Amino acid sequence: MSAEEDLIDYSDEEIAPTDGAAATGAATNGDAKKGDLTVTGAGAAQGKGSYVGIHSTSFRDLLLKPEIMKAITDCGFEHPSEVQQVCIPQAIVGTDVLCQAKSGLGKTAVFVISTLQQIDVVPGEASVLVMCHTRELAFQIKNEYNRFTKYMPDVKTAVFYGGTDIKENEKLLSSKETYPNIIVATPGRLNALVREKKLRLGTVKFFVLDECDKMLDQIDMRRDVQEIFRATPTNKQVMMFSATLSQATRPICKKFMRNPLEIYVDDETKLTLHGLRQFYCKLSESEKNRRLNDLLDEVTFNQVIIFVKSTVRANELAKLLIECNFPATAVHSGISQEERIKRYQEFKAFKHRICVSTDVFGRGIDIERINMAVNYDMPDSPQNPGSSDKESLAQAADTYLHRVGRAGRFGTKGVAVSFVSSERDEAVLKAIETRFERKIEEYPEGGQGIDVMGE
Ligand SMILES: Nc1ncnc2c1ncn2[C@@H]1O[C@H](COP(=O)(O)OP(=O)(O)OP(=O)(O)O)[C@@H](O)[C@H]1O
Repeated sequence: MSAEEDLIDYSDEEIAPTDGAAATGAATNGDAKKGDLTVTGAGAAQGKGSYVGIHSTSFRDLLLKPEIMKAITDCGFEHPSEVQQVCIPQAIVGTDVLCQAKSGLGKTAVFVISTLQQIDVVPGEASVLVMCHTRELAFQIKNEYNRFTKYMPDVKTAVFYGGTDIKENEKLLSSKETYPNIIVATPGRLNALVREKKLRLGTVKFFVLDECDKMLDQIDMRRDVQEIFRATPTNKQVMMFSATLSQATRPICKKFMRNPLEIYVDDETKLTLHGLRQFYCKLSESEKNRRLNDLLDEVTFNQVIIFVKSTVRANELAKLLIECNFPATAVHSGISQEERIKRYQEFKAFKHRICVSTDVFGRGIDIERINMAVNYDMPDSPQNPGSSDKESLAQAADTYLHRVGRAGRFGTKGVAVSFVSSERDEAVLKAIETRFERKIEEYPEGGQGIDVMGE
């Protein structure tokens, strides 16, 4: 049986709606618009054109637990972002959510706040399960839960991912005192813990996939996700998020859900970030180092992330930058997990201003001070690297969108510069321009007029 055929299909089963959805009558279907977002499915407005579903313009309107409100204030969040306004009111009443929204606009807080609002803490029982595709992202999401549970001392959160000693995870799971109520994990390690019967998922009430397209498009990861999904009870809330959700991926996601609230950015031109200026430099491969040096001198930035296509190139480039007096760090899958997290933390804490990375940092990673992203190597399709068919170019454009979304987060200013050194790079650039209907300008001589400092 192929992985596609093997998908769970709720249409085959009779499942009663979750209490929350039933209680609020959230199953009203219809399409609506809210800013850049198209809202459809459960709880959306009846009739097109205006958003009349439950939504809220202030965190106070959401009637959240006081301990969550206090944490929101501590985080310095003043108003919910558009996606938060649309999703949270539905998510906190138990509706399934499939959500596409631009990078850096606060999708994480949607599921963190919604699950914490609903959680009923039972010591020794896992209630929330969040999965994502990279270890650093899992670590980051766990930290978000820590921020938001500051005033909820009974809630225990744990993070599990590969490359670390599984015995440590098992130890944590062996005692009721340390057993987590919220688990954030990458699917491989989580599956290992379930198979070894160290982790019981029979009490899970909330199932979240972040970067869901990435997790379900990659067949091996999808298998793990499905296996884990099957180990959780049928009656649970499912929420999935990404900045990119192709027409092909949406039905796959929906197979895990029941009458979800669906939020899409159907106008692809709306996916690029407002504050982000995008440029390209045409050059030969041998000119890249020189150009990068100039760029780092010319543009005043807070922190920069430089994307390359391989672990070897990441190491070499970081070494070269250090030799040229640009103190840099490198993050990729070729270094030990402990060291990876350490470097992520150091970069986040502003101990380095320059990070060279593979696509490990291409999605989800949120580092507030990054205001420049450089594609030293053009992004590629993860499934078919080097292919120039339409599908592969579209996947490369997705990778681009996620990568450059590391700069200019939450409405701040940023700049993205892409090095174009081959015909294929040109094809990718063209695919990006066409897809997002945005002309990417040539990088100006001496970086003139580029100002990414300040709000
Ligand atoms: N309402 C808010 N007010 C102020 N800042 C916020 C708000 N919501 C989220 N943020 C901040 O915005 C940043 C980006 O949020 P987040 O990482 O959740 O984005 P995302 O939508 O998941 O992006 P990506 O698609 O890149 O993963 C974070 O630093 C977060 O703390």
